[in-house]
This record gives sequence, structure tokens and C-alpha cells, in this order.
Amino acid sequence: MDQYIIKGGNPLVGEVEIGGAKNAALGILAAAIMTDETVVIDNLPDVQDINVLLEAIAGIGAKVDRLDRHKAAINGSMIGDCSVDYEYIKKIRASYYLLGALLGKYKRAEVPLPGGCNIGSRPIDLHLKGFKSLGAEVEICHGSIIAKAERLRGSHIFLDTVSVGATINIMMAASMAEGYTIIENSAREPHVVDVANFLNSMGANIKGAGTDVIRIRGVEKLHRTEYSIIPDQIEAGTFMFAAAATKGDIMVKNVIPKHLEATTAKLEEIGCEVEEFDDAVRVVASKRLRNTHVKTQPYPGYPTDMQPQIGVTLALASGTSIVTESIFENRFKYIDELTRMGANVKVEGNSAIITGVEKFTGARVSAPDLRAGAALVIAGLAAEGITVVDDIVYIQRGYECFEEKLRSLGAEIERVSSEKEIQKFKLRVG
Ligand SMILES: CC(=O)N[C@H]1[C@@H](OP(=O)(O)OP(=O)(O)OC[C@H]2O[C@@H](n3ccc(=O)[nH]c3=O)[C@H](O)[C@@H]2O)O[C@H](CO)[C@@H](O)[C@@H]1O
Ligand SMILES: C=C(OP(=O)(O)O)C(=O)O
Repeated sequence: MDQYIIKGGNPLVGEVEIGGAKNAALGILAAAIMTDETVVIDNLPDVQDINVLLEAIAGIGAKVDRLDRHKAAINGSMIGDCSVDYEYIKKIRASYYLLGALLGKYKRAEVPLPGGCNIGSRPIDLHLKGFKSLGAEVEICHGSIIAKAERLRGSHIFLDTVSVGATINIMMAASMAEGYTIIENSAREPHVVDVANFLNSMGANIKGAGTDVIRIRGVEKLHRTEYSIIPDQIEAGTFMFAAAATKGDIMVKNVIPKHLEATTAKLEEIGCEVEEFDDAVRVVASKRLRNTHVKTQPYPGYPTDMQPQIGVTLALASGTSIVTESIFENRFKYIDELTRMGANVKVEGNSAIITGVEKFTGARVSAPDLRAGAALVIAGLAAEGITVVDDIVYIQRGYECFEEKLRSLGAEIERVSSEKEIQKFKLRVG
């Protein structure tokens, strides 16, 4: 398995281009099969999760043409089989979007229970509750969810917990149900809005996406469209914290600053300067970072997918900070690794109590999941000496050209796959 080897200590300085949002793209690709006409999707990130979902879509008979690295044409007219192979599904979480898409279009879907990052127990009861409320029969059989309906009928659905996945999945199925659906307590994340906008561009009738009540008038058919995915707010936020932790100065380009407000607010609280432009933000780090407290929340609150990145940065700030994780119970696995780099952190329940240290020292650490992995890379970039991050396969799920982008900002980082290459890097950097 590949590793990153990093010689830390360089402030990251320069410009970086952000790609399309993985978590929007996953919903949009699944929704693309809901018409028999050809859909063209642009600004797709070239990351593992997207490539796996494209394979899964091709696996059920859809025609997938990669027009270029970030653009694909999908035609769902030849789908013959509504059952998705476990081989693809075990690798990604968002495979569950094929349930809503297939159920909406064909009134039948069979999808194995999803994989994805092990960041908590991750039930999908709310997705299934929504499908049932639309009139589907849902059962779990031999590890797969089987949902079927003679007809889907619009319904009034209340989500007990704010869930991105359940909101998107129900929205897709309800788009092709008969009549009117209301989803209450829906998630408001930018990627929910992007999937709704995409469906509307295919002829769906969805109103209220971005608020906590989404209203959907079902339509019989969806049609062709061309659509470009929004920028990835989590990739952008990761580079913003990389600037802060390495005491750098990064212009993060191709972003929607509004989507980054929670991240920007926290960076300003800890003493960084954040300058907003139309489609860019510049983060100039403070030489002395201050402590703060943060609690993860659904959008527009501080995102759970940005929790490890702020955790690592606060471990280098003065004073004591408290980071509370309120969405997933298992998102502090990076703390043990960070402690090995010299951080002073104690986890109590769903909070990490972080006492800032002057510096980290490089160590061999392992990425426990996607965002924690990216955060450990940031820690390595800020540390004195050499850090090796193992299990970077998680990072590749969601960051395109991560090491290339970091190198263009002055980082000394390489992707290696053997102890020999690690030794070579160490000899080279001295
Ligand atoms: C592919 C994708 O977009 N993944 C994102 C999505 O995951 P995902 O859609 O899986 O996360 P949810 O928003 O559904 O989860 C939010 C909370 O609701 C709970 N829950 C969820 C569904 C359900 O049926 N029952 C239930 O209890 C979860 O355990 C969690 O505590 O949103 C998360 C929260 O922003 C992000 O961390 C993930 O990166
Ligand atoms: C946790 C994430 O993804 P997933 O829900 O696909 O595991 C993420 O993008 O940070």
C-alpha cells in the first residue's frame, strides 16, 4: 500500500485550484441514470469514490463515457438490472444513492449495504423510512437492501435526524413519485442543493433545497441535461487549514466563499486573516495561533468532515481548545497518531481537549479515514523532520492530486510504495 513521506517545516505559500465536490458528484452521478437520455456532467473530481461509482453504474448496464478527466456522459437507457454488485458497494458509502435513483425510475432496486469510512455506526434507517413512506416495500436480505413498489406516491416525511444521505436519497425517489412530497428537517448542505439543482435541470420539480423543508412535485420522466458540479468545500477547507498549520499564505481558488463561512469564521477566531474574493479565499496564517472551541453541526454549522483538520491545527495553537464531534462517534481516531507526533490531547466522550504545543515532531502514522488522513498530512507538513503517513488509500478516496497540489505550494511530500523509496527520500532531503 502507498504511503506519503513528508519533510515538514515549510510554510505553504501560493495558489491552489479546488476541484468538484465529491459528495455532490456522488449524488449527481446516481441521479444521472434516472433518464433514458444522455446526461453530461462536468467538474467531476478524479478521485477513487467517483471512479468506483462510475464502475458501479456501468455495472448495471448504463453507458458511461469519460469525455475527459473531469467530464463524463451517462446514458441510463440500457439498464437491465436493478441490482448493484457488492464488489463496488463495499468500497464506498454513497452507493446507497443508487437505491433512490433506481427506485424512483424503475420502482425497484437491490443494493448491498454500503461501505465507506469507518467513522461511526452510520445507520440508514431514515433512508428506508423515507422509501417506505413513499409506498415502497423494503427488506434487508442477505446483506442487500431490496426496495420495490407498484407505484410510488408522494408523502409527508419528517427526518428525525438531519441526514445528508437520507435527504438526497428521498429527494431522488420522490422526484419520480406520483404527487407531492414534503421532506421536513432536511439537510441544507451545498451538495444537497447541487443535487436538487441537477435534478431540476433534468426536469424534476424540487423547491426549498438549502432550507429545512424540501417540496417535490413528482414528474413522470426526466430528460437530458449538461451540468457542472460545485467546488468541493471540504477540499478547500483542508487547504485553508494547511495554510494555518504551516504558518503559510494560500490563495484557494475556484471556491464558493459562502460555503466556507464556518471554516473561515474559525480561522479568523484563531488569528488568521481570511480575505474573500468572488471565487477564491486567501488565508494568511497568524504566526501565533490562538485557541478556540468548535462543535461539528449540520450545515451551516461547522462540518464534521473538517473536524480533524481543525483538531490538528488547534494542537499547535496557544492555550486549550475543545473540539466536540456531534455527528459521528468515531472521528477521533487520528488523535492517537497525532499524540505520537507530540500533540497533547485527551479525548473525553465526544470531545477532544487539546492543549497546544510549540511544535510537532515527525513520526510514522497511519491514516484511519479520509479526512483524518488529510489532517495527518497537514500535521506532517507542520512538523519538524520526517513523517510517514501509511494507508493513504483513504485519502485518495476524496483528494485529487493531493501531493502534487501540496508540492506546488512548497511542500516536500512524495507518494512512495516501498521502504526503499522511503530511505531514498530521507537521503535526498537530508
Ligand atoms: C457521501 C457523503 O456525502 N458523505 C457525507 C454525508 O454522509 P452521510 O449522508 O452518511 O451522513 P448523514 O448526514 O446521513 O449522517 C448524519 C447523522 O445522521 C445519522 N443517521 C443518518 C442516516 C440515517 O438513516 N440514520 C441516522 O441516524 C448518522 O449516524 C449521523 O449521526 O454527510 C456526512 C455529514 O455531513 C459527511 O460526514 C459525509 O462526508
Ligand atoms: C466521510 C466521508 O465520506 P463517506 O461518507 O463517503 O464515507 C467524507 O467525505 O469525509
